[in-house]
Amino acid sequence: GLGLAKPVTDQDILNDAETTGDVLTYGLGTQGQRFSPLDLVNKETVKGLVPIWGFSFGGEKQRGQESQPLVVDGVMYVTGSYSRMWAIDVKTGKELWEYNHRLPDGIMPCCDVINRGAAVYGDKVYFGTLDAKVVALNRETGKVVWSKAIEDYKAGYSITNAPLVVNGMVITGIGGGEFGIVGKVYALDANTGEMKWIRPVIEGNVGTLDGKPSTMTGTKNASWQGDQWQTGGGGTWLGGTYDPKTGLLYYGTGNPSPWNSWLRPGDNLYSSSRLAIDPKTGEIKWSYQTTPHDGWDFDGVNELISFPLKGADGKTIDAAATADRNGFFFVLDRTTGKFISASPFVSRHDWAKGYDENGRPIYNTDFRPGDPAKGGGADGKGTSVFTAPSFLGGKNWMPMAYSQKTGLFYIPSNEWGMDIWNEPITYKKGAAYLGAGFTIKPLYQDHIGVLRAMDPATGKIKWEYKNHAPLWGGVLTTGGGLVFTGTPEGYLKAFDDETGEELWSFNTGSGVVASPITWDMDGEQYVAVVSGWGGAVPLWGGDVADFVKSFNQGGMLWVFKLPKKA
Ligand SMILES: O=C(O)c1cc(C(=O)O)c2c(n1)C(=O)C(=O)c1cc(C(=O)O)[nH]c1-2
Ligand SMILES: [Ca+2]
Repeated sequence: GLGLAKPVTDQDILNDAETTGDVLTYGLGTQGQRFSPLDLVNKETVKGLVPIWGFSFGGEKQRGQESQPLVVDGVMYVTGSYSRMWAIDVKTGKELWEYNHRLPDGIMPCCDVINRGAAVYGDKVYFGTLDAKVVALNRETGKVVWSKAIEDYKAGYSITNAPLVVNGMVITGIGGGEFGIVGKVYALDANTGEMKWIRPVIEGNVGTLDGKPSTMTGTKNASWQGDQWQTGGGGTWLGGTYDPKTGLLYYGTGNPSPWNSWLRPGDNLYSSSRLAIDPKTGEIKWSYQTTPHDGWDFDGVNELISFPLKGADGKTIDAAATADRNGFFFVLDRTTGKFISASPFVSRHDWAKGYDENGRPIYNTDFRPGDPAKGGGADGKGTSVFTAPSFLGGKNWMPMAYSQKTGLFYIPSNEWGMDIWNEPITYKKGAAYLGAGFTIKPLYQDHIGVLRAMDPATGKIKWEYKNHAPLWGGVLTTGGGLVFTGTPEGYLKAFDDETGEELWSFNTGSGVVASPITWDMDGEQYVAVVSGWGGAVPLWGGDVADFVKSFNQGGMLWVFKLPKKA
């Protein structure tokens, strides 16, 4: 054993972005910047980076591995496909324990059996499972301390996001937007698993606080017809970030259900939005909808990252940025939610010309599928349109990074379009609730993925790196001037943060669709990433799925460092 695990405190979690010896949070800090000040591995030295050990997730469960590991006191906690978790000694790669969650037959994750990572607090480590449970394990033994089913997986609910711990509460989102669920954010007591509050994110649904009904911001179901708010979607499936300065949680919300927009007139609040939530009560403090009345599955859960925006007058604004599935990069005032700017980060955004000064999209109505005026729509005849980005988005779940060194955001983006048409559909518990058909197609022959450096002050792209396959992994940036990300072709790569020049790469043997981390220990800097091809692309990718079907599956954790000087 390791002896008594040192308890992780609320303050440790809030300091995570500055303390380089541990990685206590998903996002390397609750603000989600994915920036480490470490600079031992830098533009000069990175070419010497070598693997020091690997760890296999084993067995036949070699499916999409999207997990970001945590490192606490020399122990790594890493989750894997099929709701598994391991504790590993970081020095040696030796397994300390494995937790293998017993999953029922009927789970319904839309987009592979993935998990994005864990959270730590006190002597426990937490994660969400594909059967919609939050599980607390003892950090030292891997034994279950508490386990709580927060929703009914038979209705399509599942958890793929990494939880967040704030003020002694485990906070999580939920998925199921393809099954007509109602997205919610949940806060559980970290010690006992008791539910503190539940915040549904679809107007009309009443939340709870300490087990009693609590108020909902906004008019009851004003932006929905009839009782559609009861099956309105808005999965919070990517989880959220927390900013200690404003004291607010930031959650993205996913697609409204069903996808067929003609079946649900109105803005459909708060689907495809960003929400600021009070962690004490679960109350929504502000909202901003990136795609009102979404008709393309522009499932805007994308992470909202807090950062200081330098204004033209030299003043700094407490801002936050998000790169949406719909192809636009948004900067908001993170105290009020006020819209500051929207800039395209992909080459095509057919559905909207841009945004007006109030932050509403200026639609290109020709690109909304199923227009009844053209013979489509709710009657199910359907008119097909070709439009870009595709429903898998200008950017999907994979988190971008913000560099405190360059002031740039590094966005893993994709260039693809889709044929999309509408079909009739009625809600049935536990059945897909789309009302749309689609085929994704690449826009260019030589690349789909593009890693882009975005200047949040100007909305301009500073550099880009093109990759043949779609990019599907998270990004990490460092004080050493590096930007790390993975590719489905199997590489973990490091780029120059100012020029985009590729400085280092290593082939892990399977696609890298996870988020890399870095930390230091005994004066040395470590880098780690999980490898294992999967996620939504091979399942939903249409013509692109054909192109990537030769990629090998896997389930392997890699750890790198510079060789010790003799
Ligand atoms: O609406 C939802 O609840 C929901 C959940 C998830 C998920 O939990 O992974 C994805 C999606 N939608 C989705 O639309 C999507 O493209 C997607 C990709 C992935 C992935 O991990 O590769 N998950 C999800
Ligand atoms: Ca979705």
